[in-house]
This record gives sequence, structure tokens and C-alpha cells, in this order.
Amino acid sequence: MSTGTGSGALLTVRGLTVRTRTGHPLVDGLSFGLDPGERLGLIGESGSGKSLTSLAALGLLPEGLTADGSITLAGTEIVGTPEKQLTKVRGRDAAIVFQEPLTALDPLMRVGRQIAGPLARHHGLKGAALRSAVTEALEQVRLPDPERIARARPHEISGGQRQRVALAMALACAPRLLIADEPTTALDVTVQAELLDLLDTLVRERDMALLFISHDLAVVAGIADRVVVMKDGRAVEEGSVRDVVGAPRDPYTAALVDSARTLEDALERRRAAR
Ligand SMILES: Nc1ncnc2c1ncn2[C@@H]1O[C@H](COP(=O)(O)OP(=O)(O)OP(=O)(O)O)[C@@H](O)[C@H]1O
Repeated sequence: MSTGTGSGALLTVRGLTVRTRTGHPLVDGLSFGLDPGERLGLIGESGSGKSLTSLAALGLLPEGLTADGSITLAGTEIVGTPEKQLTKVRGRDAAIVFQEPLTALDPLMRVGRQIAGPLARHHGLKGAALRSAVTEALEQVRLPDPERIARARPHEISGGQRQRVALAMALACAPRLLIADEPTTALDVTVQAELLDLLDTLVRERDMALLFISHDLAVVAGIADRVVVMKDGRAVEEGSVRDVVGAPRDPYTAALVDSARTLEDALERRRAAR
């Protein structure tokens, strides 16, 4: 695990505020940092502003929402930067995988062609070299029979396989930061565990930084080094996973830890009763 301190050498978020057209803040004065190779979890209940924070980091906020404050990604200021410059940053410096892989995938296009897109754009590959790079990208996310998957359309493969394809697309340009927004929430428990394991391995092998977003403290604790706890658009607590889980300072964090523990206890009782 990284010994990152969150000084923000790779990603620095300072006073990020995301507002609606009427000026209502959905993210409110949020600050945190991420070092190269570090893994940070953003945790909080539904609606706490986690997804908007991750979208703002890549300049992808939906229409009608505006960001204030500063986000620097690998030295580039994201807030207020024209779209044309942001396309260079996306993919190269940071890439994102979403809860629903179809957000990133075209339902009508064969998987192989979709992965070929970023590989051709960023590495200038063509023909046979491009085809073998596509197969390799699918192998790297441990997809069996990559040639068959490359020929399939997204709905012809399983949900877990689709999420691996979305991951392969995100990794195609070897980003320094991977943002994973609830990447396993839509999957069943076994597939979820396999994907987390894969994510853990890929991030380690490639020395990438990870911003992992989840409402599930147990999942975040399993993959992140540090955690920022969000509530109503603000950070209520930040620290190493060990400190935050072991001795939460904020009452909201304590409630999260308690409910995760209650669940663990319930599962433990069930296991014992069998
Ligand atoms: N385009 C939008 N216009 C107006 N409000 C929005 C928009 N997108 C999100 N919101 C609101 O902003 C708040 C934060 O949303 P966000 O999606 O970041 O939460 P979240 O913590 O990621 O929750 P979830 O896990 O449910 O996605 C929510 O109250 C949401 O309803």
C-alpha cells in the first residue's frame, strides 16, 4: 500500500463548490489531495455529492451545474478550463469507470471497436497492431476468450464482463489516476468481490492512483489507504482508513462504522447458526 499523505501532488481539490442554476450548493467547500500511487476512498450516503465531485475532477459536470474553487490534475487546472484542453487530460492523466458500464459503452458497437477507439487515438495504432492491442487490453482485465468478447455487443456479455470492458477502456491510455464511481454496486456479491480484486491488482501493477467512490464503508476499507467522509456536500472527516474506522471522530462517521459493524455481526450470527 502507498504511504501517500494526501498532499495533492497528483490531484488537488481546494474549496470545490458545485452549484445549481439557482445557486444551491450540492458540493460545498470540499478540499482533499491525492498523491501519485495513492488510494483514496470517498464515502457518504446517497446524495452526499460523491459523484458530482468525481465528475468535476474531469470537467464532466452535467449541464446547469457550475464549479467554483480549484481542481488541479497533474498540474492542469480543471475548473473553468475550455473543453478542448480537457479532452487531452481525460484518458491520459485520469480516467473514470461508472457504476453502470453502459454509461461508457455504446450499446450498438462491438466491444473490440470501442476499445480500439482510445488505443488508436492515444497510441496511434492501426491494423494488426491495433487488433492485438485490443486483445491484450481484454486479457489484462482477465476476460476469458478475448476474441469472442471483442466481437460481441455490450448486451451479449454479462454485467461483470461489461464492467471489465469499461475498465479496459479506462486503462487503455495508461492514466495516472483511475476514478471508480461505485464500480461494483450494480453487480452481485461474488462478481463484486472478483472485480474489486482485479481493480486492486491492476492499480498495484500499474502504480496508478485510485479515487474510489462508494456508499459502502466495508468496500472502501478493503481497497483504500485513506478516506474522506462526505455528508451534504461537505467533508466531515478525513484520515487513514485504520484511524477513521478504528476511532471515528465525527458522529456521522461513527454511525457509518456502527452500521457496517452491525451488518458484520448479523452475518457472523448467521454463519454461526448454520
Ligand atoms: N444535474 C443535477 N441537477 C441538480 N441536482 C443534481 C444534479 N445531479 C445531482 N444533483 C443532486 O446533487 C446531490 C449530490 O449528487 P451526487 O450524485 O453527487 O451524490 P452521490 O453522493 O454520488 O449519491 P449517489 O451514490 O446516490 O449517486 C444530490 O442531491 C443530487 O440529487
